[in-house]
Amino acid sequence: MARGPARNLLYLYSSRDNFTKVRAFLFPNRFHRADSPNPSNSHPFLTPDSKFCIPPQFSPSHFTQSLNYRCLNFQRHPFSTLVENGTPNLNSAPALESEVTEVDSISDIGLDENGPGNDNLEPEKRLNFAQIDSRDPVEIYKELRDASKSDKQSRSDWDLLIEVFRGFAKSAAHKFRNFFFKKCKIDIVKYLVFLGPGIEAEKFLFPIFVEFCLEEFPDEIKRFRSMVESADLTKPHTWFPFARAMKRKIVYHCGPTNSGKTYNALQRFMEAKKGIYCSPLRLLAMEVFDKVNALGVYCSLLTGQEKKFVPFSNHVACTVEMVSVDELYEVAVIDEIQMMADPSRGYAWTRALLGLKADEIHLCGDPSVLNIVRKICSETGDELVQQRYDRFKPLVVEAKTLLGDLKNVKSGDCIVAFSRREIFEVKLAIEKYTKHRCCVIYGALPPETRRQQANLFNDDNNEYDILVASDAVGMGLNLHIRRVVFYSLSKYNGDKTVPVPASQVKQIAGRAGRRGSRYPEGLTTTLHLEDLDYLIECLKKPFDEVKKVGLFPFFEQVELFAGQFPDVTFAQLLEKFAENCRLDGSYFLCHHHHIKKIANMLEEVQGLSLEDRFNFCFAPVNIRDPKAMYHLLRFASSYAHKLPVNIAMGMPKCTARNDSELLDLETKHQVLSMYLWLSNHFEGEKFPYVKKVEAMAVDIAELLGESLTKANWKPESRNPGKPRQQENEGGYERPRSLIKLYEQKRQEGFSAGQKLEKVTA
Ligand SMILES: Nc1ncnc2c1ncn2[C@@H]1O[C@H](COP(=O)(O)OP(=O)(O)OP(=O)(O)O)[C@@H](O)[C@H]1O
Ligand SMILES: [Mg+2]
Repeated sequence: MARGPARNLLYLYSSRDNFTKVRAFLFPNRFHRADSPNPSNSHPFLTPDSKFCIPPQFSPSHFTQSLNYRCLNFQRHPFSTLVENGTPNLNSAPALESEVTEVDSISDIGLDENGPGNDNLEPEKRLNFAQIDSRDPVEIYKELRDASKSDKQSRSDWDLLIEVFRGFAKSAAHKFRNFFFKKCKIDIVKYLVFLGPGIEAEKFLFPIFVEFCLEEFPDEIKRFRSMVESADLTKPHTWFPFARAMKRKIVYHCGPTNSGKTYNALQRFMEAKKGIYCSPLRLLAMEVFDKVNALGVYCSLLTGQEKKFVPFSNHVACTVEMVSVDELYEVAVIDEIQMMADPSRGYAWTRALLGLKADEIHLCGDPSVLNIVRKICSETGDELVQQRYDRFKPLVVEAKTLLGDLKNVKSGDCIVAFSRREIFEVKLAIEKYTKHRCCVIYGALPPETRRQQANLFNDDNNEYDILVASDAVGMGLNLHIRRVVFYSLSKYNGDKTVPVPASQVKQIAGRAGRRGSRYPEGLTTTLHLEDLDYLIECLKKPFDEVKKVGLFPFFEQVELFAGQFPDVTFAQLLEKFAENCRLDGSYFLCHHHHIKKIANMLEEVQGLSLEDRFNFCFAPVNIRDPKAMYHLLRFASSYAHKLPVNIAMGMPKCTARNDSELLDLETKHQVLSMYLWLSNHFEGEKFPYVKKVEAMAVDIAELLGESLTKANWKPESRNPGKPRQQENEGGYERPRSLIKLYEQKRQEGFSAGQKLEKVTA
């Protein structure tokens, strides 16, 4: 037998919860097995029973400091007794000296499924403790509580007991440990020592610990329980018991843009005795409202801003946020169902799908949410039927591109740009350097104006044969586009400039060659040759499967939660809700940055109930437009002071003569639209100027339409801080390809998350 040098070896006994971290610290690159390294070299090693053997140059403090643990257990064993033929033999190692650092703060617990367990305890020995194993935890707890002090234990039992508790420990458990140590009886200690650290001991201790906690922390537990319960967003399908009581049939119309999904769903809607159509946009709800009424099916319109009740109607076209989950329908249509995954608005689609009381629900959309809808249907018990669609007309990529020159536009082109500024730059350039005239469509325009511009473009009997638009053309409008040309394929997302996601590129490009237009096929290309590869890549890419869809609490859920936090602001309350809410794996909590921003602004308004605040926060307002925000604050103040909310806004006399007047018209319309929205979401009599505001909104939408047809000025920005494209007084400057620069920078090791403004011209 080889005798080692006469010195003690330091062993580190890691508890189960620390084990993985300690191991990672000691063996950052590889896992050392007990029998491989020699303990005399500078490497620590892991023993067969999960102790770590520490080389002499390390001290306990080294570990406790580096790992930020003060709960590690070190023991020294004589080296000589452990090494036989150069291999450590720990089984024969008696403890010579014990060095136990006091447990103070205990790191996060969590049962490591892979950690050392002791499932194979000898059954005959276990029998000796049968009466303890089966004892009622409540009884054990009471016995502990009533005992004056603990029985005397041997040092080695005591050490192992510490180890048992280390595996069990958590902040409240520290208190429990002290309580237990003070009061425990010898038989229980013996039993725990027998079990050793591991799952068995935890199973035994946990119910006693729970009893202890219930008695020791009753208020905290109550508070925590109700907080967790009130922020519980798990099992959202159970929120709609009436819909669950129905046998619903879900028909998923699945296919690309321009394939007849909505058309077919609307056929069923019109045949039904009672139906509802849920739209992603006001504009589309209006289109369906007009179309269905024109076909002789009486249909009402319901959006946040308008309620048009058509006498004798059993059908309604609404925006998805306005859908009623109380009414009973024969057929419901939820359009653009993939919007369930929208980070901000997804909750409205989820609510419609889960809550609609309809015998038949028709979902129209791309395949990205098909699997998650299938999963939801298996939870709700609804039958799911799928109908596949293909494009009516092929979509062809034009490889030539516009070669960076807008002079190459042709009649029927739709140039897609991703900012208002770019849209006007393109319009200006095209009208200056070619004989074409441009219509424009972007998100900040009222639906009526967008429609007017679409009609102008679709009408062959005028000179407006080019459309310049933002991604707002991706949904809804029936446009006779021959070719979709991407001016760029990157967009500012409110924080940084990023490539446009493939699904969006597909949806926009797919607008070309609509059925009903005179073009036999749809064409798509880019302004720059350098962007073409990205366009092709996007079109080829299959739809990413959505794994989670949006949820947002109802007011009642927020109200219940608010009971736990009487002294926090509404914005803080939302923050706390987001931190504490529980969600199932298929759902995410929708972004509420917009809501919090409004909540913070309204904080200074006294006299609003929680429900008022909640409702005001959903008002449609551009949070980046200070004028619009000012009006919202004013409306909320009047409402809180129980004063009639007036519009107090002058009407412009004529069309816009420059971009700042156009921006002003846009803002004015948004404020009017907000007033109408509020009048529909609060008591109507508090908003007595609805008729006047409706008339003003119609006039402004018309002025906007007229202004746009004349517009030939350089665009201004609502946000002067935002980076501008380089301007060239001499004429049209060929814009640079951001996608190309983005790719270049990425290849140079630039992180995709970094702001692209840095690389813009
Ligand atoms: N069977 C049909 N008969 C006549 N016109 C049809 C028919 N199917 C679809 N259309 C028309 O074709 C166009 C595209 O159809 P639809 O809007 O239903 O497509 P979609 O797949 O919903 O596309 P997206 O929602 O992406 O715009 C519409 O103008 C629609 O009225
Ligand atoms: Mg559709």
